Amino acid sequence: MAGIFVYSEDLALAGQLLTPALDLKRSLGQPVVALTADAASAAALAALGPDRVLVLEAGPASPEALAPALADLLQREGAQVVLVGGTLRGKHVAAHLAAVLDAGLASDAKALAPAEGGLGVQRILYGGLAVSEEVLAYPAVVTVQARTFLPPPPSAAEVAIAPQAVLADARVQVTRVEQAAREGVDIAASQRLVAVGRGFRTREDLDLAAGLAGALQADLACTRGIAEDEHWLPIERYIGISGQTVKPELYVAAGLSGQVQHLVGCREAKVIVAINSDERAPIFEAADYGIVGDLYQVLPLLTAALAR
Ligand SMILES: Cc1cc2nc3c(=O)[nH]c(=O)nc-3n(C[C@H](O)[C@H](O)[C@H](O)COP(=O)(O)OP(=O)(O)OC[C@H]3O[C@@H](n4cnc5c(N)ncnc54)[C@H](O)[C@@H]3O)c2cc1C
Repeated sequence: MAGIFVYSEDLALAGQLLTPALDLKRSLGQPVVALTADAASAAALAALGPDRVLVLEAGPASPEALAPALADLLQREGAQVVLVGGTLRGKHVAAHLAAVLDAGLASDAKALAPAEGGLGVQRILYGGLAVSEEVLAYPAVVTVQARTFLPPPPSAAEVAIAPQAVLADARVQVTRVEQAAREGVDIAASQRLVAVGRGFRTREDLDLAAGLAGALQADLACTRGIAEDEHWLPIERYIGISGQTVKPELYVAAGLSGQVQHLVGCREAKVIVAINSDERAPIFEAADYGIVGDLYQVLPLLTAALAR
């Protein structure tokens, strides 16, 4: 018994985890097993090519309450690699699994491959300033953030979906689930973003950025200060180490300095365009195109040019 197991309470992320899992299967020759606590997601996961899908039947349990049962199951199955979606809850679960399995844990992996002595993992450190290469002895537990990998292409292979009775930790009970109120746009899914920073002097001035976003068919995003301190944009619009991670085709950064805590959330944008009046602003180091200038002049000109 052995296997490469993937688990996330987020269905999209669980699908993405199957990409490195299937890669590892090719080199380790072990089956890939997707775990889900949501019977409705099982078919979607099965269509992405794992060897098995196990539906954890534990009633309405939180991921954290499932962790002990999950650890028990993985131990019985002889899991060699456990990939867990790197959400906040996923990281709680991963830490628990690693402790029970007496396994090494690497968080926020960007790349995985078998190495001498175990599983080689590359991960980003210090908000993106360094890449760490580590080797975890098997069994290894690894968390992977959303959108690090694309999901694998659909597979037509017949996949066994089996129920798996597990006992959730009875000390934690889900009594009610309520969707967090969101204001509509999921910037993590946006292909074009115009991000604003403290270079804007008033809330009303954000109209300049909204105008450019309209011309580009982009959504508005921001730095932490704009959302948390000024409250000019909702909290879910801020990008960075403590905010959202985005991977759009185009990221226009206007009046933001590009400190590492911000950049870590947007550095994987395909094209970054920076507009800043300070030619030494760090955002220019990350940018593909830079305009050194006053945003109050540059944004209306850009918007007008795009509207032509
Ligand atoms: C633990 C920790 C976590 C953090 N997490 C995050 C995070 O997740 N996300 C995040 O964004 N930040 C985060 N921060 C804050 C981060 O360090 C920076 O302070 C923040 O990103 C800077 O925001 P800003 O670029 O809007 O402002 P500033 O750094 O003040 O930059 C404003 C920029 O606007 C330019 N500017 C001014 N006027 C104009 C003009 N008229 N035209 C053009 N340009 C102009 C200036 O030259 C300057 O570069 C975190 C900090 C800490 C300590």
